Amino acid sequence: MSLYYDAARFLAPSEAKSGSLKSRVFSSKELRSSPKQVYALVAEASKWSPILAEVVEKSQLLQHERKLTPSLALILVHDLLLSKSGIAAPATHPLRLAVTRHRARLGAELTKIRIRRGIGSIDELRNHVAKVDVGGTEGIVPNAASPKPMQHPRWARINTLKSTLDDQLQTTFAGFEIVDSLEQILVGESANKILHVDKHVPDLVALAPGTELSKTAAYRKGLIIFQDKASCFPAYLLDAKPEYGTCLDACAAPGNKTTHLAAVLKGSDTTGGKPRIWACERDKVRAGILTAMIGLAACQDIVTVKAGQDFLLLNPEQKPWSEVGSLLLDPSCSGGGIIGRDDIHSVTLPSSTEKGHGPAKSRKRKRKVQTDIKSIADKAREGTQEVVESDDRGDRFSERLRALAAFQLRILLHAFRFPNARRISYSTCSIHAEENEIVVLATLKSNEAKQHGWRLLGRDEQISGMKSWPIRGDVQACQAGIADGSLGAAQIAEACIRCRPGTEEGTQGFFVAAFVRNAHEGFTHSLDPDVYQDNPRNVKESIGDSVHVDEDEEWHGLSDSDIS
Ligand SMILES: C[S@@+](CC[C@H](N)C(=O)[O-])C[C@H]1O[C@@H](n2cnc3c(N)ncnc32)[C@H](O)[C@@H]1O
Repeated sequence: MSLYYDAARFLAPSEAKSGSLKSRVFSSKELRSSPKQVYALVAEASKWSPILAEVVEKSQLLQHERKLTPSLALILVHDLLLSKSGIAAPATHPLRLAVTRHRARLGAELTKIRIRRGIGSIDELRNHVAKVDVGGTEGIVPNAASPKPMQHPRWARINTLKSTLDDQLQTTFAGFEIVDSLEQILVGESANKILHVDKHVPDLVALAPGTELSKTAAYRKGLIIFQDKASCFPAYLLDAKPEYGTCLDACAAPGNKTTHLAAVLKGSDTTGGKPRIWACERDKVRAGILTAMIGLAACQDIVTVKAGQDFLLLNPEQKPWSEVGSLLLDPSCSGGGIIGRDDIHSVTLPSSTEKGHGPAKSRKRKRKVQTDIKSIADKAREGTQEVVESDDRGDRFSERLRALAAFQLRILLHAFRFPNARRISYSTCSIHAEENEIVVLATLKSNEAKQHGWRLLGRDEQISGMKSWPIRGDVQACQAGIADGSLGAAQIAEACIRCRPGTEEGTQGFFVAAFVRNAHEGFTHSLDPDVYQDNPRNVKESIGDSVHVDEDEEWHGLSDSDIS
């Protein structure tokens, strides 16, 4: 059984995976089973993960078996349905029983997926997934809409503080063929010299995954920056302008979004004023990387790093924070959408929230989501510190998600208190609704949102590339969080932006939403200055006093006027 626990650890989302899977497995001192076996199982299960994640979600295995985590479920279901020797555990072992008692349902879901893809037999499906190995080692996954294996492109953002797209097309990418569709990159040879100019985010290009640019002068001098497309959404969606006031990146290291924000801000400056960004980073070591990145991207005249600064301890009422007009919030998250960057294939983990199946189950889900909203708000009120690492066993994964969501909610509610702020973007690289739509719903329901006039930025109001981005929020999660119906939920889901990992969009898993506060709706509130004495206890108490969630389970949701 230790094999499954050992293997699950390497599939579990974690923010700071470094080194290849092979080196991480073989150098691990904590393994109780053979590293060779663990490596083989993780590599194989990760290849199957987009399919198995769907099987696990559709069968609602995680809702029935509370002791299973998403990664443990993925590995066990892999062996149950696909390994010739089945699950390597005694027939009565609780972990084995937790999946074998759902064998029929799990098998049926796998068959449905196969038939939907027009694949005749399980062996054909095996061949199809095996093809995933062709063409490289980075993030290649099969896709529901297309039987061809997909690659994860290499995205490069042109740093417009130092260069322009045209300059780069004529120099660094002079020998590249420009292709019209992203698909040509996704299914082409991994080393092809082809380039696609992105249709959503300005100054971003997609390249074949095997494109080697790290030795080019453009990369070394910071003229191009490797940044996944999804990770460019927050600064672009925030659409900050120098005339709104200064910008604050609350959780900034290593600095991809900070440097992007600097480029966007500088590009939008029509007044010749001096755009300014405060980049806050609690971890001093990571703040060092942030400073280096800012130097390389040549935005040290725009960005001031606050190294070792906890965003939650800033007093919004005091200068210079009282002058902040736009905030970019990209707090720590479970990282459940991150595409493998090494020899591990893109891992898609099943979501632990229920998908609606008929009215009874959707009522159950509604209750669960409302309980989640209440519980993360309670945790935020208690001032729970984020739980960053866990070994992803037992119920700890969902506990960790709840703790992270509470921390993310605190970050958002703190941002709402900046008296002159008018725009906020909130993002995570997680695919879990608990950290995304559910946090947004809890935020909208807070006293802070109502008191200070914050609302979601509707899809129609978003900057063009974000308005036209087709993947929106999880409407079921929004519906479940709003007791009285679908209209408000649909609008909230439309305002939210999601990216799916390992699909034809070529992105990692990601979530972003923006909040706005119209001038006539706010800028008049005042906080008790005694509350903010750079003292964690005071901050905790202040949040405790102000986050309000109805105790009553029958929450009747947001009215349209709350969100429009
Ligand atoms: C998801 S990462 C940010 C990634 C970054 N935005 C980028 O694009 O490169 C979250 C960062 O927030 C930092 N962080 C977490 N809590 C914080 C807090 N309360 N105040 C400031 N920084 C915090 C973490 O140390 C971590 O570096």
